[in-house]
Amino acid sequence: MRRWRFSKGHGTQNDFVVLLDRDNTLQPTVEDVRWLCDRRAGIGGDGLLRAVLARHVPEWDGDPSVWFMDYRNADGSVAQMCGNGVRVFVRYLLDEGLATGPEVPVATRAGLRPATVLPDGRIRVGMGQVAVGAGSVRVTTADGAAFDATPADVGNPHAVALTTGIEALDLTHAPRWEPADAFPEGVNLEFVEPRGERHVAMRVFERGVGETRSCGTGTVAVAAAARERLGGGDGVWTVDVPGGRVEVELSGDEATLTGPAVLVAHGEVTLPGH
Ligand SMILES: N[C@@H](CCC[C@H](N)C(=O)O)C(=O)O
Repeated sequence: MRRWRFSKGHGTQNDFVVLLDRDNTLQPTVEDVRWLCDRRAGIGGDGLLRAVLARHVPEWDGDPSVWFMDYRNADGSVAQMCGNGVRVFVRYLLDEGLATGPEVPVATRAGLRPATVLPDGRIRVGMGQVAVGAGSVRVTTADGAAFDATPADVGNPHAVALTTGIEALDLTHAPRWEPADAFPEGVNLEFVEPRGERHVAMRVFERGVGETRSCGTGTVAVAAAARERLGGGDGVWTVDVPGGRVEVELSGDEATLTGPAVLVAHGEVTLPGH
């Protein structure tokens, strides 16, 4: 019988199950992740965050004393980065006494992400480089609405469609994109509308999850693509998501992401035998 301690938290309602696995011994399977993230049969979440000491992660070749965030989507797939997840991860490390703030560096598959707890409780994360691609892909939602979307890379892949009337879009099923081979490893799709100067609103259909209430890397992709397409320049961009609001600061090709992170539950879970 496998009985694991877990926490549950969210950042702008992008929610995660958090596991402590200091020595990298739990080895959750794809089925384990799917079950933990299942909102009816399991605990429920858009993804899983597993906290492993970096010295026990063979693929990490940086500072071995930091914590590594192993991120999995709700369907069990591995992703390079999760912007909302990093904030929840930092909150978890601090609450559990596993790190001391206000500065907390986090190892991820996209590299080291420095985080800072601000006096107002929000967490700011250095998101590294954001690269907006040339050209566009054609994205079609389940209701037949079609958009030109700009590719953007935040360590993980995104495509950003600037439009209006995002509330009406049908994101209950996965949108399609053309050319079909544009994103061989899948993509996170953001639908964005302008709200004011350096202020946009977005909805997102996440790779490996479906529509979520927020996506941190997505907000960075959106701010960078909007800067390129709408102007507005460097500085703080406000991004409204269904689950709240975050701030993305752009400075050239570097970005920081600031937003809330809360833990809502702690417990123990017995995994079904798969
Ligand atoms: N919600 C996350 C992104 C999670 C990974 C994404 N679904 C992917 O597969 O790349 C965020 O807050 O950035």
